[in-house]
Amino acid sequence: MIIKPLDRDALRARVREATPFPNLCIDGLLDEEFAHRAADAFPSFEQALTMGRQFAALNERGKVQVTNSALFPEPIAELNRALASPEFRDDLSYIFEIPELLDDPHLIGGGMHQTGPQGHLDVHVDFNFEQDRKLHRRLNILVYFNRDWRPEWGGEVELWDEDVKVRHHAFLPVFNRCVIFATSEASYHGVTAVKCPPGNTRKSFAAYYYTQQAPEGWDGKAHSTVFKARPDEILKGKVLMPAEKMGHWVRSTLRGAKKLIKSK
Ligand SMILES: O=C(O)CCC(=O)C(=O)O
Ligand SMILES: [Fe+2]
Repeated sequence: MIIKPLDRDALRARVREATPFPNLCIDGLLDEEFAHRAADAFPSFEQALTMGRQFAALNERGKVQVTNSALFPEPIAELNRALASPEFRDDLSYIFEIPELLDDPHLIGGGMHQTGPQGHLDVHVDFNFEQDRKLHRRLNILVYFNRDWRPEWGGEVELWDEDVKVRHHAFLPVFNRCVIFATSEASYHGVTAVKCPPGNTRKSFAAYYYTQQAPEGWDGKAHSTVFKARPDEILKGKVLMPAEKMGHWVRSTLRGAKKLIKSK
C-alpha cells in the first residue's frame, strides 16, 4: 500500500468544517519510503522540458508539466495508478461527499509538475468541464515532493475566498504533503512566487477527479481557467487581465475622466 490508510470519518468531518471551500491538507499521505523513491524519480527540469509542455504565460510562468503517463518513471506511474484506483476514489467520494468520482487517464492539466525559480501561478479557478468525455471536474489533488523546502522559498498553494479578498490558507509544498480541494466556481487558488535557489524546483504530482453528473447549482456554462488578481495585484487586474475586463475598465475610466473634466 503506497497510500496510507485514511481515517475516512475524521477527514470527512474536517472537510465539512473547511473554509472557504471543501479542502484538506494531509501530511504524510504516502508511505515514507515510497515517497522518497517518487521524489528521486522526478526528471530534471531540463529533462522534463523534453517530455512535456512548458508554461511561459503571464499568469503561469516557469512551469513544466508532463501529462503523458507512458513517460512516467515507475514510482510516479505507480502513484498515478494508486490515485486513480477505485479504492482511493471511493475514499475521496466518501470524504468529500461527491458520489462516483472518476479519474482522468489523460491527466489533462495534471501529471508531474515542476516550477523553477521565479515561477508562479496567479489566483484562478480551474476549467470546470472536460469536453471530450462530457464530464464535470470536481476535485483536485496535489502531492508535493520537495525535501528540505524552506519557508522563504515560497511556492505556497493558497486558497482564497470567492472575491479573492481573504486568503484562508497558504500551504507550503513540503515533502509528502497532499492538498485536496473541490473544483468549483468559488474555489479560487494560486501559487505564490517560487524563490528557491537555482538548481532547485518545486515538484508536485497533480490529478483531477470528475463526475458524470453536474454539481448542484451548475449554471450550464463550461469555462477554461478563470484568473482573478490578488488584492496587491490590482494594477495587474486592471491592466494585464483578459481583454473583456480591460474593455470594461477603459470604458469606466473614460467615464470617470469625462466626469472629472465636466466638473471643472
Ligand atoms: O501546484 C499547485 O499547488 C497548484 C497547481 C494548480 O492550481 C493548477 O495547476 O491548476
Ligand atoms: Fe488550479
